[in-house]
Amino acid sequence: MPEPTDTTPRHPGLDVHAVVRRDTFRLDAALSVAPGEILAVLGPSGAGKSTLLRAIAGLERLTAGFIAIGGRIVDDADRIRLSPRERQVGYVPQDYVLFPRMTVLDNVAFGLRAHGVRKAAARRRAQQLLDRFGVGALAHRRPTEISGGQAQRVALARALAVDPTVLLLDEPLAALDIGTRMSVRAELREMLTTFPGGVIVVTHDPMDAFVLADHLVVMESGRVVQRGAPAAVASHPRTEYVARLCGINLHRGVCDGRVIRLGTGMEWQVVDAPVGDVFVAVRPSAVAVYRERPDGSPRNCWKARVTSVEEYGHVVRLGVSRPANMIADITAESLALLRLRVGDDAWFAVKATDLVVYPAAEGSPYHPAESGAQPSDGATGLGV
Ligand SMILES: Nc1ncnc2c1ncn2[C@@H]1O[C@H](COP(=O)(O)OP(=O)(O)OP(=O)(O)O)[C@@H](O)[C@H]1O
Repeated sequence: MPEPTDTTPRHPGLDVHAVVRRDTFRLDAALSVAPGEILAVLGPSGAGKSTLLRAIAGLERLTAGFIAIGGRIVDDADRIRLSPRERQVGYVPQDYVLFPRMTVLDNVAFGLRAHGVRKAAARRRAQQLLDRFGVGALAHRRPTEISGGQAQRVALARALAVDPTVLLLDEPLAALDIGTRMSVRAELREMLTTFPGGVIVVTHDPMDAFVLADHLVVMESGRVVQRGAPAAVASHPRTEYVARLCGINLHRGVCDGRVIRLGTGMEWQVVDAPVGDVFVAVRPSAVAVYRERPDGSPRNCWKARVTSVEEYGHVVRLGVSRPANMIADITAESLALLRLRVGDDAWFAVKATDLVVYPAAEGSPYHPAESGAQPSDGATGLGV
């Protein structure tokens, strides 16, 4: 990570190291987005995602660091601080914030007018964009007379009207109901792939990151805690937050290459695993459940008390907390055969070949699953 004083842009897209101090909160995050690339910033509420976007857009003052857009410094936290309009940034805030008294057409033409484009030309360009996004027929309505999905397209058209180098979308789908969300998400992906600049999509929904983004940055408490391709992040989580979002069991232990000793004292056999401090990820569907101890099984096996039983369609998710927080997905038929209820003891097992083991970086911000949080809380993600 560059030092906050390093103001050397690395490529023609977006290059940022943003430090923002505010009361007890401190944002300190570095990221780059190449032209044509879509980066998702995923994180829990209060992680600093909106603060980061607002800093890039020029709406938040940097305490330290720099922002380079299109190969030029637009903010160095010192002498250089271009206004939002001068930054070549298209910014769509969380609730779209369309001007309620203007028509949809004038909302989209607004940015162009602010850049000095004459009224007739600005309106022509605005109409073209609205047509392209399939909402041209709504040009003369007010924002209060259109749906959430339509408002999302209008807001996107407005942000793109000024030909930005970088497009910043803050929770673009959060205001939509679940049904609309899925279709608009797919449409948004289509629209974004034709945009030549870099895109940052802020979201707290891992599905948005999977469908929309090429790369993923995970933020917690103002810091980047993990980055990579979405599938790689989901299969190799490094924090409990990421593991829960993706519905993966995550543990940490010390490995000698063949056996991992978990923090809880349990020992698991592994195959060709790295030596040292490691993370172990286990898919809930890879955890087998028995009433009695399975005989002669090559699996890692332990007894635990069931703490939760939740049905998700044909899948039943069992939670156990000791000796290690764990979720196991079994079929409804299996549950009927096992006749398990909360408070019952059962045997749990995982094959050595189903354990995904990877080195844990020094000082990694993992919060042990034994901290008291229940494994079923929020563990409703993708189950990859
Ligand atoms: N205008 C403000 N004044 C003071 N503190 C603020 C302000 N806006 C945000 N904060 C605080 O800054 C921190 C980061 O907030 P931010 O909105 O960037 O997080 P976020 O990840 O976008 O959260 P969310 O997903 O809920 O929008 C939080 O602790 C928040 O309470």
